Amino acid sequence: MTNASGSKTVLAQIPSIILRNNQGEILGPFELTRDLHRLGRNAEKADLVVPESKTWMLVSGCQASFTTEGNDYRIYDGDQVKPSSNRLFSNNTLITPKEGLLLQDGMEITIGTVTGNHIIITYSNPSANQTLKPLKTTSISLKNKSVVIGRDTQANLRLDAPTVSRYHAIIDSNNQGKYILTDRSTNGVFVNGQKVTNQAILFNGSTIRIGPYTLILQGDDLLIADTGDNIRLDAKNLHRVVKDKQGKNITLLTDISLPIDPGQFVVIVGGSGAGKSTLMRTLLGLEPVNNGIVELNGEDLRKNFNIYRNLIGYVPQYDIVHSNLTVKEVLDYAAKLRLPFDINIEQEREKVLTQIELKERENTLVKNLSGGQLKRVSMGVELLADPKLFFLDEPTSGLDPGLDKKMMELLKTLSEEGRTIILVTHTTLNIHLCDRLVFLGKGGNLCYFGPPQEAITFFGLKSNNFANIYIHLEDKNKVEEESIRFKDDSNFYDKYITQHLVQVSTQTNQKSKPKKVNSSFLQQFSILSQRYGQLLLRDPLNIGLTLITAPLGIIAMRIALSDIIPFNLADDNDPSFATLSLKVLFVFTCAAIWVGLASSLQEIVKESKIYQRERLVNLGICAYLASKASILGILGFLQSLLISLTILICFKAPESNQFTWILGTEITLFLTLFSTIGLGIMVSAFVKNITQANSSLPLLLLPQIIFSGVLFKMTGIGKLFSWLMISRWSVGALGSLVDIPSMIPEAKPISPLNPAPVEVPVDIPTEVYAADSSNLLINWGLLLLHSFLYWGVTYILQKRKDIL
Ligand SMILES: Nc1ncnc2c1ncn2[C@@H]1O[C@H](COP(=O)(O)OP(=O)(O)OP(=O)(O)O)[C@@H](O)[C@H]1O
Repeated sequence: MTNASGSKTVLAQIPSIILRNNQGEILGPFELTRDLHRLGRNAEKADLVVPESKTWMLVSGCQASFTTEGNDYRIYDGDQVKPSSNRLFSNNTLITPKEGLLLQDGMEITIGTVTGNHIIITYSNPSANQTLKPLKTTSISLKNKSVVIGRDTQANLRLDAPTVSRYHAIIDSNNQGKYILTDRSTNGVFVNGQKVTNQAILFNGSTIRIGPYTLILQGDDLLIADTGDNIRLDAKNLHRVVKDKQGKNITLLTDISLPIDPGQFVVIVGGSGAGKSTLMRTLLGLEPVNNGIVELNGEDLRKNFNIYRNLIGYVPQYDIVHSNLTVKEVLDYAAKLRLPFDINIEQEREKVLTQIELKERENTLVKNLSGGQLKRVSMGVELLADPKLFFLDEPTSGLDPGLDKKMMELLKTLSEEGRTIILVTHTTLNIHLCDRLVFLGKGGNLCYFGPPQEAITFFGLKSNNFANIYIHLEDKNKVEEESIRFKDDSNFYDKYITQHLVQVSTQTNQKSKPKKVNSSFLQQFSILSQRYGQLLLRDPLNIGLTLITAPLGIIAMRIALSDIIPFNLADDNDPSFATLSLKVLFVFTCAAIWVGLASSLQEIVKESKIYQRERLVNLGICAYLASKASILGILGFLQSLLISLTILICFKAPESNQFTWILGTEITLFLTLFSTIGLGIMVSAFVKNITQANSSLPLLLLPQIIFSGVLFKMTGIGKLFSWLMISRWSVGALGSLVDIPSMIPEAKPISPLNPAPVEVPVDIPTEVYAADSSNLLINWGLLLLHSFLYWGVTYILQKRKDIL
């Protein structure tokens, strides 16, 4: 960040500071002439005195101390002993009362971390040799013009980040002189912590979040207050206890506090089951806690997750990419889903491919990559959005020592570029590369936090082998002992945690949790459908088998029936003919149900991890399910078409009307398949893994057979159950089309001696198969209703999986 107005206050060769608050009010310049100066509101404690007015309340009695160092000054928090209430930060990195920070000409120091509620101290030293390079544009006047904010080079205020749209937002003034912001973006705008729905009125001091940037309206000027490059994370007293199946308490995290400065590379290590992943997911805001809070730049992460969603990258333990796509396709689809639609995909992809060093493998299918390369693809997907905070759970597991080193070096480079990196790992070979090491013991006990080199000293180990710490902390009692020893050791706990942990006293005036930005349904639907279609086509054998299974079954039935011709009654008195025809129709229905379920049962569960990650970013449930419905619907249509064609070839049409029959059969089979696909998708959303999905197949098929009403006459509760079956309505429609009732022999006298008509006993409910159009439409309508219900329940099941 740079000087407020972009210009420097020109003074004689004397260092000075000016203060600027959120309303754009300026205090100073205060000249720095003595060896020691103190800045504050209390005239007894400070010589650079800030007025006791409301707009300067963030400043403490003694806010900062300045001491000479060479030609410049060093700034310290508070009075160099006691920290100030709202602390001092340089690019969100805490300035402590003891170490302080050497100031440079043009440097900006912030009082308070809550973005949009802070005061900026700008230091000037005209005699300095080194001057910080100011940003090209830091503010823009909104007076009498329409201001376009975006990534485009033509935008009036250019914000360069992949998550910012070319023309992200426009600010105009209305006839009452108020500034109105109109959102035109893919990833949304937040004003004062609230998502903008189309338009928002801006007031003096309003904060606007666009991608990683924070802008503040000060009078008629719009100022870039934060470029978002520096995110600090403060975890305070995280404590989590859950109950096991027997109702016994298990402590997952024991009162953990961690201050993580922007750009730090933090590695979490510890024995298996120590709680590393739990801690990481808690720091990410994904896991709740019984006590404690995680703050990003002083804001509650869980409350403000929707603002930070796009700034956080997360590579979980499991892979989050489709194995049947090439590296290039994976990155392209991820970019299309996560970045604004007007982004240059090719450019972003190339940038990431270079970062993850996979350019030469871009056309390789993910399933053909090595373990290390696969992990790098997952990282690449996350790097597309240029995350400022990057979490990785065991990306080096299973890699050889060389690859582990390369991966750690890559992460180190990413952190040096300003990203805050938090990594869980088991491999201790290269942890000397990190800035902070977290050692967790069983029960989520924090046994160490500090520079990796000092861990050996803390644990009193003779060799430099970090693996010895694992052995040292094998025993649960030892873990508790060491955790207490660490808390009591001022050389470590106080130095690396207490002194750096930010406890700001200011609160934002945010009223409620910001809402999630919803991405365009049509855009996501088309990207997801394209990706899903491509994935299905990558396995042509599977598609082929899916398409021919039912026709082959029908051909087999034709062979089994030999010269029997169903649907066309030859002998008026044959009592078994209607039953036989119904059985044939039942096989058509069963074939459709079988292939419908087989095509859909795995379709959600098999990619549930990818779904979870994409949902955390911006995936819409409706777009996701619609893409499934459309592609599986097309597959279902092709299946029904092939089944109908096979029926047409293998079976003689009923005499009534051949065209109506085959068209009706096609419609019935398609509706049967589509509702079965809905049922399969619903179960796929419900089960936890592919094995469970496969095991549910018989469970789903058996009731369809038993309650279809074909094998057994449905009465009482059985009849009610049959209404819940797709098979009942499918056979009902097919039976209506071939006119089953007409195949039941009419009641006739048995002999001339006995003229009273006698019914031939055929156990078929004629009303179910009545050959009239209203019955047919009811059956079709109910098949559609089944589809709607299944897709509706699937939506609810998916929604229930939402973490935040
Ligand atoms: N929600 C939960 N309910 C009950 N137990 C849980 C829950 N979450 C985690 N655990 C248990 O807490 C312990 C810590 O789990 P976690 O996955 O965080 O450990 P870890 O250190 O990452 O292990 P590993 O290195 O083996 O991946 C494990 O014993 C796990 O089974």
